[in-house]
Amino acid sequence: MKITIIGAGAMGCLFGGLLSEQGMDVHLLDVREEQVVALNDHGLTILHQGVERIVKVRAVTEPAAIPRTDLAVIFVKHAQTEAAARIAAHLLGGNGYNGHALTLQNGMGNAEIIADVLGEEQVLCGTTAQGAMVLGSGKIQHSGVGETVIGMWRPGRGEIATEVTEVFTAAGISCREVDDIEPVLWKKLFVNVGINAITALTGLRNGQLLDLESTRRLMQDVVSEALAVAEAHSIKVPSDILKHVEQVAQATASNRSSMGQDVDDQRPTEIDAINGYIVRKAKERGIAAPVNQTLVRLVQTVQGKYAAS
Ligand SMILES: NC(=O)C1=CN([C@@H]2O[C@H](COP(=O)(O)OP(=O)(O)OC[C@H]3O[C@@H](n4cnc5c(N)ncnc54)[C@H](OP(=O)(O)O)[C@@H]3O)[C@@H](O)[C@H]2O)C=CC1
Ligand SMILES: CC(C)(CO)C(=O)C(=O)O
Repeated sequence: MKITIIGAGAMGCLFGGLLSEQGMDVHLLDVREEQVVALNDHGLTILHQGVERIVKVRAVTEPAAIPRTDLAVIFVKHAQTEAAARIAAHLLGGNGYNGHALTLQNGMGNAEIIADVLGEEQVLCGTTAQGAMVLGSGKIQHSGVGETVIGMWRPGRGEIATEVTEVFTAAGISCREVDDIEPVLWKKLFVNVGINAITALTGLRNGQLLDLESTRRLMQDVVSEALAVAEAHSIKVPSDILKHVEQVAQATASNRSSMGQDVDDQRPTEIDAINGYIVRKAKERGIAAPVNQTLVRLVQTVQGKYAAS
């Protein structure tokens, strides 16, 4: 299987590096010239549990430099999903769209955006509990190991999902395939809804949210609102979803959430695809989601402040 990873940042490098390490046919594509040059000249350095190793990878800035691809794995941030999907369309076979695209991005709406460009049948999506951080050009920290769950965007089995599961597993990326991916996406959404914006606004690490009564209550409020919205849309939600969100905060206690890192580095966040999604889904059912709405406005204000400076 010929694989192209679109977005060679933290996660793209992690997946691309692990797959390349096992001799798989992988290209990394990124808009950052210095990243691509560093990856080609010095390889990808992966720091994991205090040990560094270097993996030989192939990286490009130009899609035209990549021959046809069978699987495009999209690992850009939400705001760049449409641009990445257009690149995927070109790489996957022009007008024939024979190949498939997989999104493991956080937030909701990415699969829809990709499906609008490629067609529903060509899209796989899922979640990953793997974690990574960029340490510099050509260098990442593998900061979390966990399960990746994938499925076809249009419910049902697809040979391609089984194939991708096998390829990932062979590269040491623990992966499971499901028939109905929607509840899996929502379960991850609850985690990001409960943790990301609050850490971004307070400067706290994930685990510190559990130390204060005020942030515990905020998590509870924001997750309860999201639960009401999910139920109004007949989404299957695991019982005790709040406990799950708290467990993830505990398991990733020393992490700064991805939105926290975005705010720290003055980059656009994925707030619209996370708490913003809950607000939009609430409106569709005439439900109020005031805590999520307030978090969205506050994060947008912080973003607006640094975008203007
Ligand atoms: N990091 C983590 O631990 C986890 C992240 N995720 C999710 O994975 C996704 C990717 O996150 P992460 O890897 O951290 O993000 P990064 O910002 O580290 O990487 C994204 C990379 O894609 C590049 N890029 C932007 N637009 C394009 C484009 N059109 N074509 C090619 N490359 C492009 C970016 O460049 P530039 O910066 O110049 O835009 C950047 O180098 C997000 O949705 C995130 O929420 C999910 C689980 C864990
Ligand atoms: C699981 C969690 C909260 C880990 O930090 C994450 O997905 C993120 O930061 O976006």
